[in-house]
Amino acid sequence: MASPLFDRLALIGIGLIGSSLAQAVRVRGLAQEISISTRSASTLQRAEELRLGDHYSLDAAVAVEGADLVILCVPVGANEAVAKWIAPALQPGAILTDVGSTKGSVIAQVAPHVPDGVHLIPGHPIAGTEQSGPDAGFPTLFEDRWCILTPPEGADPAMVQKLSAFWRACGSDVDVMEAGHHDLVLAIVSHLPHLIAYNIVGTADDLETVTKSQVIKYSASGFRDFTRLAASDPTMWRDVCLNNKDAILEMLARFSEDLSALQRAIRWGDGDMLFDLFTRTRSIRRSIIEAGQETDAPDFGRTKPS
Ligand SMILES: NC(=O)c1ccc[n+]([C@@H]2O[C@H](COP(=O)([O-])OP(=O)(O)OC[C@H]3O[C@@H](n4cnc5c(N)ncnc54)[C@H](O)[C@@H]3O)[C@@H](O)[C@H]2O)c1
Ligand SMILES: O=C(O)C(=O)C[C@]1(C(=O)O)C=C[C@@H](O)C=C1
Repeated sequence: MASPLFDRLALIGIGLIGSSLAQAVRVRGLAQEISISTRSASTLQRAEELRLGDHYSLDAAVAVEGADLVILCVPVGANEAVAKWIAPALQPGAILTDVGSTKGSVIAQVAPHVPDGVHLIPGHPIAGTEQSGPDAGFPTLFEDRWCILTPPEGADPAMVQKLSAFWRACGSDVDVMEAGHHDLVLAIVSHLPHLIAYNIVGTADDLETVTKSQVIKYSASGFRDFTRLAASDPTMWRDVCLNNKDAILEMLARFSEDLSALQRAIRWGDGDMLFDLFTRTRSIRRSIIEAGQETDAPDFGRTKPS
């Protein structure tokens, strides 16, 4: 077991990501104590039943008292309100970070409330599932996954190193990049795929000629992979769309143009165009597998071990 990197970790929000972090930190001994706060009493009680922490409070300001690492694990739309709430109770010298799927929004909404002497270093583990809530968490979620840190200009490099060491100790590889760049990259590799999944499953559901029973019956195909993503948490994804609006709209525009080109190729019987595209995309999947980033499994998700 590693020696504790932090004395007291405060987790605000204890769903899939907060719960997985609590368990990873516990298993690996990365903090002396864990303090947990979340919005609803029933979720907090469940966290206590699962023994995810040492201290529990419905008051986020109480939970962050004395913490040298504070991690916001709430939907990105809740970050600003939480930051305002905890700001007066943050300990000087503490690292304040988050796990949100959008990063420019965190700097815009959280940074103005962070007191002098507290180090804001936003983060994003590229690891998750379509499940939510404390029961969905598991300690190996972050292993062999990337975690991206987006320190604002002027961030203390020693604190960035310390947070990187924390994520590495959780089993992740760490990359540091500018928040705007993160948001563009994630818009295409994560946000757009989720929107496509929500859209295709919604369209299938709307089709009057295809009954729901047929959708279920024949979904042991590519459609099933879309249904997994489309089962992801509605609050989380609403907030992602609203907080990465520009990058998502940019990627949707590019996507729609390329889809129109595909539509045109089908209409005009341009088999060469279709074949060339499908060949190019097949090689991308193969290079991801060769790089060891994915097994040849039917979906890209990581499931909680049973
Ligand atoms: N689910 C994923 O695959 C995934 C992966 C990486 C990052 N993320 C990011 O992690 C964050 C948490 O996602 P999750 O999947 O753990 O969600 P979740 O729904 O499982 O958990 C969210 C938690 O936040 C709490 N919460 C909500 N609003 C709150 C508020 N105003 N104050 C205090 N607590 C509040 C909820 O009670 C719950 O405990 C999000 O920002 C999301 O973008 C999610
Ligand atoms: O595998 C999944 O279920 C996920 O959606 C995880 C996923 C992703 O798109 O890769 C989703 C959102 C996060 O911000 C990070 C990871």
